[in-house]
Amino acid sequence: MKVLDNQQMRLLDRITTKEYKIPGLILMENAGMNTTVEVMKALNEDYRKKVIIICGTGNNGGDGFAVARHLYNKDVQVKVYIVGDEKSIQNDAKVNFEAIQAMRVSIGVLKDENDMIDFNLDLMKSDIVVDAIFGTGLNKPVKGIANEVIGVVNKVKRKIISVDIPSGISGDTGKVLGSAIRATKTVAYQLPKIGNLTAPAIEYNGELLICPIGIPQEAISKSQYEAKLITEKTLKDILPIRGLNSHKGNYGRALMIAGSRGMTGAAILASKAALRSGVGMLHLAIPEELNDILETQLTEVMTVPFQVPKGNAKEFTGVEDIMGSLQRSNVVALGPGLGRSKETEVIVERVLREAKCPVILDADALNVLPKMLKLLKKVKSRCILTPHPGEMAKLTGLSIPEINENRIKVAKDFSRKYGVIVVLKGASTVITDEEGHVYLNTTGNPGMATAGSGDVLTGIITALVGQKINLIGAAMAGVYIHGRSGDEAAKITGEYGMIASDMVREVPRIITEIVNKKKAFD
Ligand SMILES: NC(=O)C1=CN([C@@H]2O[C@H](COP(=O)(O)OP(=O)(O)OC[C@H]3O[C@@H](n4cnc5c(N)ncnc54)[C@H](O)[C@@H]3O)[C@@H](O)[C@H]2O)[C@H](O)CC1
Ligand SMILES: [K+]
Repeated sequence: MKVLDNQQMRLLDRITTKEYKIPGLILMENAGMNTTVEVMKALNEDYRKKVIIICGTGNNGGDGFAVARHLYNKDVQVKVYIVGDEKSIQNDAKVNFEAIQAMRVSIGVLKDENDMIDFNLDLMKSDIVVDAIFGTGLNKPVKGIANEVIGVVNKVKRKIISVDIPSGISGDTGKVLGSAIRATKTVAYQLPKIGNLTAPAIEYNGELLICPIGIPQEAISKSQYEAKLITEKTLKDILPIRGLNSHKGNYGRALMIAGSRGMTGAAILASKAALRSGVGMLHLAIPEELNDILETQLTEVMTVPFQVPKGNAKEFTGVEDIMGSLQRSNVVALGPGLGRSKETEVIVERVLREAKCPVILDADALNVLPKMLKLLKKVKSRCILTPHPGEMAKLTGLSIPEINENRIKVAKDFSRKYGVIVVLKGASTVITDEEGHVYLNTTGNPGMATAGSGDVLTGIITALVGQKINLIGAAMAGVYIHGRSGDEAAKITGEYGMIASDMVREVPRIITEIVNKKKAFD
């Protein structure tokens, strides 16, 4: 599914009316009808409940007027409040405004402080608020009476249904422009906007619904877009169905370079996640001293123990063992729990220079990478980096807030500059490829901010690349499966109690479910 910015949405809107001769009023009517359905669900057949619809003076407000008309027709107790000067209501919005005036729907205006008294009283008596103040037309910080209204609405804690985008959120960036409505549910029209899906907006949407409003599929397929959403359907096109006469060699020989004293858990989690994601053979390169621990913990993994120089021995001969195994692998992942020692730097540098297979860099490999960024462009195959914002800060020299404010741009710029795939983790993970294509994940929850969660992701992606899934597909599917495993785990343990091992346990079922649905369709 495509994700657009405000401009692209407006262009699509215009093409629909100009080229496909579908009047905007029809789109607005469909938007109004879809939103009315959601309000009726929230009313739950209780007609004693009261609905307040707060409308701006643009087409977002126009949608709100259409909702008011439909609710009024269904004998719902509805009151409309207009934020701004009603004389500036025009075109499609004006058609709907005049219709509710003619039907004598109760309408109040919110121009200044005095109007807030009645509004507050009505708000206290209301059960549901429809937020139709601003949509993709918001282009500057909210101030004045609109700011007041948003503050008051957020305070009274009613069920709030936002039209297209929570008012105050920028459709282009997801940033809060002054203040923003914290919705219970957001009904976005036809396609999600960037601002519906990137932080901090995802804190304001509540449940996000994407509802068609009648824009022709052909127009959508031709429209420019900023990003693509990773959905279960995306994975159906990525995950292969296994042939009956296959053997483990078909499913890859992966090398995982992970773990160090006190951080064996990362190596175990990454390895288990890779095995549970279907890799054929997994070799785990670990310092020799840890070999026994890991041999007992990981039955199906073949270890590659390497000597770490002791005392003042400068020669790190053990790296040759790793490189030997690397030459026989079709994917290598390094970083989880590896530590930030001199040896880690040597390993990362040698892998970047000598690997012929795809390279996945995570955790401590990313921590030493700033010293050798120029090597990224010399890698013979392709690279996937899986930084969280803190690691991305070290790689870019930006601060964490700067990164979180511009997640898509930061990831895209880095991907283009160094010719790598970036998986920028965090709420709504962003994936970018070497050409600057952008993919946004739709799964996951805050419970996944738990130790080892990143190691699990690395394991999943490694396994998918090992199974010869193309790298961007492996990154997308890995991120989606990882998030879904977190969602499934949270259903059992809750977001507080879940641990990374719970996520690993969920992976096989999620993959099977998606592949079985694919089989059913094929
Ligand atoms: N195909 C579609 O996407 C359809 C979308 N619809 C709805 O239309 C809105 C976009 O409407 P638009 O008239 O462009 O702007 P808004 O209603 O979002 O904004 C109203 C108006 O407010 C002004 N404005 C901007 N920033 C501020 C501010 N900080 N303070 C005060 N006023 C501000 C600006 O001039 C805007 O014109 C879209 O979201 C959908 O809800 C159609 O209904 C159906 C087709
Ligand atoms: K809105």
